[in-house]
Amino acid sequence: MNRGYACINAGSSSIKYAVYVERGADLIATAHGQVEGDGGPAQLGVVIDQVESHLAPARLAAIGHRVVHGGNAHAGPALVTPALLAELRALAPLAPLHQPHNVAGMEAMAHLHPGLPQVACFDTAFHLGNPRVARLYGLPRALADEGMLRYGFHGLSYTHIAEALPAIEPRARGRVVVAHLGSGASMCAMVDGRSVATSMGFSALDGLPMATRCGVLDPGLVLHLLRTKGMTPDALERLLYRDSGLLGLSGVSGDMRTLLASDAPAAREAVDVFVYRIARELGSLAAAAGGLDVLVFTGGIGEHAAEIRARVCEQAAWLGVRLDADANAAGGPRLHAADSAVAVWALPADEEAVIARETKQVADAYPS
Ligand SMILES: Nc1ncnc2c1ncn2[C@@H]1O[C@H](COP(=O)(O)OP(=O)(O)O)[C@@H](O)[C@H]1O
Ligand SMILES: CC(=O)OP(=O)(O)O
Ligand SMILES: [Mg+2]
Repeated sequence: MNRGYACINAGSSSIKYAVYVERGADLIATAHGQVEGDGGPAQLGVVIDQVESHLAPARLAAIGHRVVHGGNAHAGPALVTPALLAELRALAPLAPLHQPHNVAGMEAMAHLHPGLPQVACFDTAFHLGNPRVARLYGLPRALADEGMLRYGFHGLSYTHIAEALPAIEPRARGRVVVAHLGSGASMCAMVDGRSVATSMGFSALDGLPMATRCGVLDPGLVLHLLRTKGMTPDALERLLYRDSGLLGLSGVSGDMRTLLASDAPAAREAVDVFVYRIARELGSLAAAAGGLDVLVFTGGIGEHAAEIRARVCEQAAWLGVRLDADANAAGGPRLHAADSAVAVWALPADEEAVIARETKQVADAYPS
C-alpha cells in the first residue's frame, strides 16, 4: 500500500492541511484544504477528520507540522520527541499566535496515532544561515549569546518559492525579494536561493504591519506604554499581537478583502500604511541583497490583491520595477512589463509541499 503523509500548517488565521501520497519516487498532493479560525481545538478536530477522510487507500506513514519557532537549534526538520515538544513549548511566548497551536496539533495526533512518526518543519530554519550582521540587534553581546537575535519566519513559504522559481525565471539564483503577504506578512531577500535578510525578527511581530500585529515599532514606545498605561505583559501582548496592524489601524477589520472593499477613511489609511511599509522594506532588502533582479508576491494578499501589488510596484519604480497592468489584473503569474529591469511574479504559497517533502525525508530515516 502507498505511503501517505498528512501535513498540518497552523497559521494565525486558519489551519491549512494537505495529504500527500507516494507514487514511485514522487509525492502527489491528493487533498489541500483550509479551516478558518484561530487554530484552537475545534478547528483542529475538523482538520483531523478531513485529513483522515482524504488518506484512503494510502497508509498514513507520518505526520508533518509547520512549526513557526525553532530557535537556534534547528537548521532542518526534526523528528518529534518528548524532548523536542518541551523545547517547542518553551518557545511559545515568542510566537503566541502560532506555537501553542503547532504543539497542540502534535499532541492531538500523538493521541490518535501513537507510535507514528511526526516531524516538525521549522519556519526559522531557512533564515538560520543569515549573515551575523543581519541577525544581531544593537544590544549587549551577552543578550545575543542568550539567543536574543533576529530569527525570521515564513521560511517554509520562502523555501517553496526558492525551489519553484528556477523553473520559470532565468534570474532566480540572483537577487530576489519575496513578499509573503498573508495574515502574517514578511519579506525575505535571497541570493542564490538562500535567505540573506528578512523583515521579521526575534518574534513574528517585527517588520510589516499584519492583520492584527503591529510590525516594526520603536522600543521606546513599548517602554512608554508600560510606564504611562501601567500595562502588564499580557495586556501588551494582546495589544501588539491581536489588536494592532490592519485591524487596529482601520478599526474595521484585519482582513484585506474587507479593507479593500471599504470606503471608510481609516480602512483606506490602513491599506496605505501596509503598502508604504512593504515599499520601504523592499528598498531595505534590496540593499541587503546588493540590488534587485526579481520580486515575488505570495500569500493570500500577494497572490490575490492586484491593487496592493500595483501600488507597491509603483513605489518601487526607482528600482526599475515596471508592471504589466493587464497581467497584474489577471493575476499573473508573470507580472512584469517587457521594459522592466526587475522580473515580477505572483506565485502561490505552498508551505504544505515543503512540509510533505521534509516529513518524508525524516520519516524515511525512521525505523518502521
Ligand atoms: N481576493 C483577495 N483580495 C484581497 N485579499 C485577499 C484575497 N484573498 C485573500 N486575501 C487576503 O489574504 C489574507 C490571508 O492570507 P493567507 O495567506 O491565507 O493567511 P494565513 O496567514 O492565515 O496563511 C487575508 O487578509 C485575506 O483578506
Ligand atoms: C509567521 C506567521 O506570521 O505566520 P502566519 O502568516 O501563518 O500567521
Ligand atoms: Mg500563512
